[in-house]
Amino acid sequence: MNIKVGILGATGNVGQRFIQMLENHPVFELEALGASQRSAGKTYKDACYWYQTEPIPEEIANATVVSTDPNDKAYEDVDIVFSALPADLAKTLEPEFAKAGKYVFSNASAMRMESDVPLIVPEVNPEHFGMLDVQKSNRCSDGAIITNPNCSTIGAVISLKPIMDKFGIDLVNITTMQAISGAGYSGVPSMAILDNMVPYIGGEEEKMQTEALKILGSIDGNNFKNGNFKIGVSCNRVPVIDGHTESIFVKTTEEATPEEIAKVMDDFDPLKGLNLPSYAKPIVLREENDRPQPRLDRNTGNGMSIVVGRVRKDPIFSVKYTALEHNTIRGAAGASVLNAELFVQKYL
Ligand SMILES: NC(=O)C1=CN([C@@H]2O[C@H](COP(=O)(O)OP(=O)(O)OC[C@H]3O[C@@H](n4cnc5c(N)ncnc54)[C@H](OP(=O)(O)O)[C@@H]3O)[C@@H](O)[C@H]2O)C=CC1
Ligand SMILES: N[C@@H](CC(=O)OP(=O)(O)O)C(=O)O
Repeated sequence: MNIKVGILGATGNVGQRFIQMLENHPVFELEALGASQRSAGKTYKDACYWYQTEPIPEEIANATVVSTDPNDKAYEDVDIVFSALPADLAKTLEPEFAKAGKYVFSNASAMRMESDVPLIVPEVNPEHFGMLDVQKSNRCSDGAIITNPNCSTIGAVISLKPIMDKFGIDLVNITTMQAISGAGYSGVPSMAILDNMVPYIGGEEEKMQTEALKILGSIDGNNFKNGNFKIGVSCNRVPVIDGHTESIFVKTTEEATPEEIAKVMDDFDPLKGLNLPSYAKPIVLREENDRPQPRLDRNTGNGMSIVVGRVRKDPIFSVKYTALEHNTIRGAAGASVLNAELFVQKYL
């Protein structure tokens, strides 16, 4: 089965990652490259400043960029759009695409916490796709919006899920060290970040705290119900190009040794049998004392695995460990594409 798809924000940092994830995809056929009026009408290679190390796929380089108007003819045969739009635009445009009958798989933060919009990590809460019927009925639309979380939230919830399922979780405390690509190409000036770190990322701590509780929660009737634990987060920007590192402290409900925690993380592989094209083992454990590191480990599982190391006892919490995710692959475009692959296989 081939499904025609489009990208909104195709010329941006995350849009480029979408193009890479969708190149030679066995199910999704890329049909529409949407961007601003500055870019629409130009060839992709002229409209976009390509930041990736691999060249622009040939068939994309000379394709014409279109607008992000859902009535644009380019979207006529498209069933799914992947959104890498700035959040303020996503807030108005994503509902318009859903209204036009499209399934919108969004990276943007705008709709994540809406009461009828699922915020999904396929390995963690696929049952939240169940909320789509409620959303369609609330919004009288044939299409729907499905979001994936903030890049730092993803690494946290994937690593917490097997611990929660086996031992329960009471408290979580996280300190992040986030790459500059998370803020976009011109988001952090080099003068601000070289020879430096910045102990603030606007809105990030609040997003991680609320999103983690939604994802690790359940569905109660027509509502989402938050997970039953407390979480506090502290976010920092560090001079790394790609790869968010997190230092995670967990107090479990039942006692657990670091070895037991490491084992449940290593065994965690819930979608293994489905053969989803972008799926990789969700957690890859490293035994060395000095791993994971962003430069060495971010491409593990083609950038789709969370790399966990230094699982050890903590005298205040139960256990602490370090987790790393590729923020623009697993934390953004890859997360959306995997959501769509699971949706098409199991829920469409
Ligand atoms: N899941 C996650 O945690 C992550 C999410 N993100 C989110 O993904 C989104 C994109 O981020 P990023 O790729 O870094 O951003 P960029 O600034 O690199 O790209 C923005 C894209 O949106 C397009 N765009 C801008 N203005 C308009 C407009 N008025 N109308 C139509 N299109 C427009 C741009 O087109 P043009 O080139 O023509 O200007 C470009 O394609 C953001 O919402 C960001 O927060 C990002 C990283 C990780
Ligand atoms: N704020 C994240 C990236 C991002 O865009 O997150 P969100 O999609 O939640 O706005 C970072 O800077 O690393």
